[in-house]
Amino acid sequence: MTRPRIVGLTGSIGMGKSTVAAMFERAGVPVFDADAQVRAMQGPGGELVGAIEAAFPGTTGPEGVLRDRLGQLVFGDAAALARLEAIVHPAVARRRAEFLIEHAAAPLVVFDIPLLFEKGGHDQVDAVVVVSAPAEVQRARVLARPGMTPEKFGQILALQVPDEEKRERADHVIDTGVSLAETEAAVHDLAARLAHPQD
Ligand SMILES: CC(C)(COP(=O)(O)OP(=O)(O)OC[C@H]1O[C@@H](n2cnc3c(N)ncnc32)[C@H](O)[C@@H]1O)[C@@H](O)C(=O)NCCC(=O)NCCS
Ligand SMILES: Nc1ncnc2c1ncn2[C@@H]1O[C@H](COP(=O)(O)OP(=O)(O)OP(=O)(O)O)[C@@H](O)[C@H]1O
Repeated sequence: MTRPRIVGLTGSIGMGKSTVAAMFERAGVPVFDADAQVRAMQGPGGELVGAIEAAFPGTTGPEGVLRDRLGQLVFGDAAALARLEAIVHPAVARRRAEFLIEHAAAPLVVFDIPLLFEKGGHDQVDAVVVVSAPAEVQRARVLARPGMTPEKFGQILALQVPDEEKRERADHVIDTGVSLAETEAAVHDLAARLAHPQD
């Protein structure tokens, strides 16, 4: 049975993963967005809300999971984060399998997975693409986000495989420290090459 070539797209916080994923979509490549799936399942009426409320009382409401509040509980507490991941990750894996069935005829698909290296998913893809920009560009982007603090940024960075290591382990690096147009051109070029690896 044939299946699409699977590209794992990853990168540290604020490196431009979501932006680059949208560029792959514009290049005609179906993208599985793990984070969007998590948000949907944590949203109003989402399938994970009950389990999260049971494990972390007071972190949900009518609008679903209160992500800021939950983040405050888990980002500085490894055991709590592991409990949350045990609830969330199996549900993401199920949705990813469904996505692959839906797009079985495509030559290429992208899995946008923030924690590809951290959780070992790089073994399950055919090629890894890492988005990367200089550390000062990353920091400025992240600290400009509402609700972000230097402390939270530091906690999240400490949980992630360092950018330098990600770059070394990547099959392809997409530079997002340049203009959006330059990054988009690089993504289109890479998508074409990955869809036809023999050319
Ligand atoms: C704790 C939650 C509710 C906080 O949400 P919030 O909107 O405040 O932050 P956001 O999701 O944008 O994450 C901020 C940064 O932390 C990173 N991050 C998120 N979860 C994790 C994790 N389990 N380990 C390491 N880094 C993480 C993200 O990749 C991102 O770079 C949310 O991150 C969550 O449910 N995490 C657990 C599920 C998960 O692992 N998601 C990421 C991959 S699908
Ligand atoms: N060349 C570029 N490529 C990608 N993003 C760029 C570029 N230049 C500027 N940006 C900006 O940088 C920001 C990157 O944010 P984005 O949400 O894509 O990052 P992310 O890696 O998905 O973040 P997180 O891991 O925190 O979810 C966007 O506001 C985007 O417009």
